[in-house]
Amino acid sequence: MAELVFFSGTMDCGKSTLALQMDHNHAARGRQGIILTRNDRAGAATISSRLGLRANAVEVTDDFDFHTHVVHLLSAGGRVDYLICDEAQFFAAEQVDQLARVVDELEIDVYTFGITTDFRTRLFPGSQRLIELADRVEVLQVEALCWCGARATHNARTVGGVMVVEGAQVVVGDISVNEDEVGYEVLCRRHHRRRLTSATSGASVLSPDVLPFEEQQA
Ligand SMILES: Nc1ncnc2c1ncn2[C@@H]1O[C@H](COP(=O)(O)OP(=O)(O)O)[C@@H](O)[C@H]1O
Ligand SMILES: Cc1cn([C@H]2C[C@H](O)[C@@H](COP(=O)(O)O)O2)c(=O)[nH]c1=O
Repeated sequence: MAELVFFSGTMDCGKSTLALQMDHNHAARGRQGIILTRNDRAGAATISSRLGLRANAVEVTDDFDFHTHVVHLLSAGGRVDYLICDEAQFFAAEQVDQLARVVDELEIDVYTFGITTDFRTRLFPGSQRLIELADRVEVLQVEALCWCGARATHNARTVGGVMVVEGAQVVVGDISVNEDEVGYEVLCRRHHRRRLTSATSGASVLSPDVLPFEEQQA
C-alpha cells in the first residue's frame, strides 16, 4: 500500500541528503519518481544538500497543485511511482491534503522532508498538516548537536550570532553565515529557551582543540 511519510528533524540533520539518497535507491531499482521542493537555499527548482549532492527539482509555488500535476503526467502517458518532496514545511496545508490524495487515490508513495518548527518553536503550516495526515513520521537519526554537545532539537535564527525572536516565519538561510547576516543555529531546548547561542555563550566550537592541553616546553 502506498504511504505518506514525513521525515523530520532540525536544520542540518541530513534531510536533503536522505531525500536524494532515497531517490537514487528507488531509481536504481527502476522506479520513476519526481523530486519537488520549495525555496531551497541553492535557488529555484533545485534540491541541494550540504554534502554536495544536488539535483533538479520541480519548484512548488503558491498555486501549485500536486494532485493535478501528477494526474496530468499520468494522462500524458507518463509513469510516476513516487514523489520526493523537500522543504515540505513551506507547503500550504491544502497542498499536503493534495499529497494525501496522491497516495490514497493514485497509489503513489510520497516521501516528504522538512523541519517541524520555526525559529519561535511554532509548527510550520505544512509540517503541522503532515503530522496530522502522514502514515508515518520519522525523526532523522543523525543528531545535529547544540554547542553544548546535547542533541539539538530546535532551530534558532541569529543576527550576528545573537538569537532573535521577531520576524517573518520564512527567511531562507543557512547555518554558517557571515557575522552580520541573518543565519540559523540549532540548539537544545534549554539553550533555545535561554537564547544562548554559541556566540553569546562564549563557547568555542566543539572540537578536540578546546580540551586541556599541555604547554610545549621550549
Ligand atoms: N564536510 C562534511 N563532512 C561530513 N558530513 C558533512 C559535512 N558537511 C555536512 N555534513 C553532513 O550533512 C548534514 C547536513 O545535510 P543536509 O542534507 O544539508 O541537511 P538538512 O537538509 O537536514 O538541512 C550534516 O548534519 C552533516 O552530517
Ligand atoms: C527555523 C527556520 C528556518 N527557515 C528556513 C531556513 C532554511 O532556508 C530552511 C531550512 O532548510 P534546511 O534544509 O532544513 O537546513 O528553512 C525559515 O524560513 N524560518 C525558520 O524559522
